[in-house]
Amino acid sequence: MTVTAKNLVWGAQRKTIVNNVSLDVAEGETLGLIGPNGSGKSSLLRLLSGLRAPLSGRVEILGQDIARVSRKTLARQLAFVQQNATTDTNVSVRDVVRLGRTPHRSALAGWTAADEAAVSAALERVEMAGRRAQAWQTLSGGERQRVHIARALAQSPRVMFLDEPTNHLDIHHQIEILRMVRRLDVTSVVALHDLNLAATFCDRIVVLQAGAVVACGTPAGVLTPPLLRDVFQVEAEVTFEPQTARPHIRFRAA
Ligand SMILES: Nc1ncnc2c1ncn2[C@@H]1O[C@H](COP(=O)(O)OP(=O)(O)OP(=O)(O)O)[C@@H](O)[C@H]1O
Repeated sequence: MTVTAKNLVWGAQRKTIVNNVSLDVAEGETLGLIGPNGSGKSSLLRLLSGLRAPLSGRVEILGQDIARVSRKTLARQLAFVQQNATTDTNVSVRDVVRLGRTPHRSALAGWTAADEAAVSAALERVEMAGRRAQAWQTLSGGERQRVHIARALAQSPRVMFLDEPTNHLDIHHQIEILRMVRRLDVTSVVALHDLNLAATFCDRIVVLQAGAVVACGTPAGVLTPPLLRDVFQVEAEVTFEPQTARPHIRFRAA
C-alpha cells in the first residue's frame, strides 16, 4: 500500500473530529473522500499529509511511519493542494510553481534544467503556460486553483492529497483536473463535494460521517440511494452509465 492510515483519532476543544479512521490506498489509485460539510474530510487530509499529528493512530506513506520521516523527505514524496490556499501576493505565476521544486533542491545547487522542465510541464498540464509571467494577485479564483495544482505537480510527488481541487473551477477545468489526477502516475486522495465527479473519476470512495468512515468501496458499491439518504439526507435515483458502468446520481428536488 502507498498510503495506510491506522485508527486515526484527532479532535479539538474536546470534540472528536476524526474518529478512528483506517484506510489503505494502493499505488496509482485515486481515492475519493466524500461526506457532508464538517464531516472531517479536510481534517483527515491534514493528518494523512503529516500537516497535523493525530492524537492516536498512525499514517504510513510508502511503508514508512510519517511521524519518523523528515519534513524534507516527506515533501519529496507527497504534495497537498489545500482548500483556499494562499500565496504571497507579490509574485508571478511562475514563481508560485517554482516553489514546488524546493524539496528537490539542495542549498548549493542552482536552478537546473530538470527544475525548469518540471515547472513548464506542470503549467502546461493545467493550461496556464501562457500566464507564467502574470502577477498572482491578478488571477481569477479558478486560475489560482490551477496554479496551486501546478505547484503540486512541479513537486513530482508520489502521493497527492487534494482538498476540493475543483472548487472555483468551470466545468471544463473540473473535468480536466480530475481526468489529469486519475491519469497521473501518482497515488491520490481527493476530497470532493460533487458526487457525480467522484463517481466518474475515483477508483474507490470513502464516505465520512461525523469523522468516521461509514462506507468504502467502488463508486457503484458506495453511492446507493440508501447511503445518500442516510449520510447526505437527499433523495436520489442512481442509474449506470452504459459504457463505463459507473453510477450517475440524479437528485430529486422534492
Ligand atoms: N482546529 C479546530 N478547532 C475546532 N474545531 C475544528 C477545528 N478544525 C476543524 N474543526 C471542526 O471539525 C469539523 C470538521 O471540519 P473539516 O474542515 O475537517 O470538515 P470537512 O468535511 O472538510 O468540511 P467541508 O465539507 O465543510 O469543507 C467541523 O465541524 C469543524 O468546525
